[in-house]
Amino acid sequence: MNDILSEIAAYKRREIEAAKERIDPDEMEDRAFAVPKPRAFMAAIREKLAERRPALIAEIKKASPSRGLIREEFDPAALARAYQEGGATCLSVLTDEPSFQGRPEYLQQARGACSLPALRKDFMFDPYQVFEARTWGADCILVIMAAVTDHEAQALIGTAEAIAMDVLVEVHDEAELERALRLDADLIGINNRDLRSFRTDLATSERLAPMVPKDRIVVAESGIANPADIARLQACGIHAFLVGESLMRQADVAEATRRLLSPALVEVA
Ligand SMILES: O=P(O)(O)OC[C@@H](O)[C@@H](O)c1c[nH]c2ccccc12
Repeated sequence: MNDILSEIAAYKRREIEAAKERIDPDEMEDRAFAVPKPRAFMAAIREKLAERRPALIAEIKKASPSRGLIREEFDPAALARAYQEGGATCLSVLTDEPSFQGRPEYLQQARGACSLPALRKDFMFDPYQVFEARTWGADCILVIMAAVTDHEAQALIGTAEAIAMDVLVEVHDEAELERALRLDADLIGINNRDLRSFRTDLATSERLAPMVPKDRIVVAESGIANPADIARLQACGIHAFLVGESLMRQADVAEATRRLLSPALVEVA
């Protein structure tokens, strides 16, 4: 398997080992338990849905492997405030540097500038990263089923639970969804982008969403560009959305966020 995911997995494992040299795992765990309690990420989404409004997880992303540089003028604190002002429910902040030009500081700055709960958007393999994420202020982690074994996923989820963090479990096809549903995961992200080919198609969400039991929350991820996309996904029962690039490309992010969500207010079934 010689694709971007295995490349990322390889450098992540090196990053993790290097990080453990700087701060050992026991110390990192102690630090994670010492930070103030997380903000409720999934509960914020549930509340939004209970109000019959769409929940937006708004992403702060400077660059990506498929798109290159997405946004020149990049101030995570200002972007977080704009997202909150525009009506976002949660934030997602890239912390991976080699592929996404992310940084832990961006997560800290963004979360510090608003009152929204925040997801550490990164490739997680080791419980160490979960503790680390918490020390940076993250309230939720991402587990990408395409990247991890069931055993690794379970360990990440168990660690997050121990420190009261939420988990977004990401799937891209039927097999990954079946694995995810066997895990204790209430937040299921359906990534419309194939991380191997970078092809993005909202039909992925349409196909997989009906397979998710009603007690779980489905989040449609990637390739959502306008209110019509939101309406299309709502038509198959999806009311939570993770959006990055299309908002990051706007000069006025608050206004773009408002516009993306506005027609949806009346459409939620
Ligand atoms: O920028 P977009 O197309 O709106 O997509 C956001 C988000 O879904 C995407 O960044 C993403 C989804 N899963 C990931 C896993 C790793 C890194 C990035 C991602």
